[in-house]
Amino acid sequence: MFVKICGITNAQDALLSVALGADALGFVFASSPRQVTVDQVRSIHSQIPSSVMTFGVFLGERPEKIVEITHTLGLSGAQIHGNYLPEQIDHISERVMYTVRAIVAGRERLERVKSFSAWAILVDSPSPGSGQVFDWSLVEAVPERTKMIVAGGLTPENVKEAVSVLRPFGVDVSSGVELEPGKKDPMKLRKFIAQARSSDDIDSDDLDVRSRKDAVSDDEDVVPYNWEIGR
Ligand SMILES: O=C(O)c1ccccc1NCC(=O)[C@H](O)[C@H](O)COP(=O)(O)O
Repeated sequence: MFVKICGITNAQDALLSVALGADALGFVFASSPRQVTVDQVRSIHSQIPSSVMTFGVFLGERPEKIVEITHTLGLSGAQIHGNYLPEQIDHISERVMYTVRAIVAGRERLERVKSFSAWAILVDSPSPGSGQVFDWSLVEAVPERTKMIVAGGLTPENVKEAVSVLRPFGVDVSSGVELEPGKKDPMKLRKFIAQARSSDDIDSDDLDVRSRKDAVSDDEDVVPYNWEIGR
């Protein structure tokens, strides 16, 4: 189970997340109580092992700016929120590796993801970083063979159920592991990652849902790009 901890604002939280087993960290460059600057991320990033993926998080940002920041900092990729044209996505994907974020605004919009070849899509609630859980039944509209990362109101208490029901490639959390906006809670972090990982051996045959994990391609050469659905 791929686990991404989002809304990292300081080295202490970053290093603790890594020590507890996070696969990826997210830095929010959009306007937010968790907003960070390029200089802050440069300092944090220099302390993180290269085995950990790092994503800049952008909301409606110009593709050129996303590429600039991602490259300047040497981040693994970008998590993009907002409406982008496929050619804009292509522009970014030539330079960076990033996840795709899906704003759940309806089944028909989720189905649009079919026209993009994503590294992954991040299915989230309409209001990112808000801690709101979305209607999980919408996930049924996400195409097969899509690396799906689930976000939106996940907590140490509900992440196991989310994984059991949705069978995602990964999970993403921000406010659900915070003491206050911008500061992570070590106990919640520990429990969240443990709970997410404890779901790895669930037998999907026992569940009345298709196994997205099984549907994920092992082909890591797939050209990655980032896209958001909705808005
Ligand atoms: O965190 C924010 O305030 C934020 C602002 C603008 C764009 C994205 C933002 N956060 C993204 C995330 O933290 C997560 O990827 C995701 O939305 C999950 O958040 P949460 O529901 O708080 O776990």
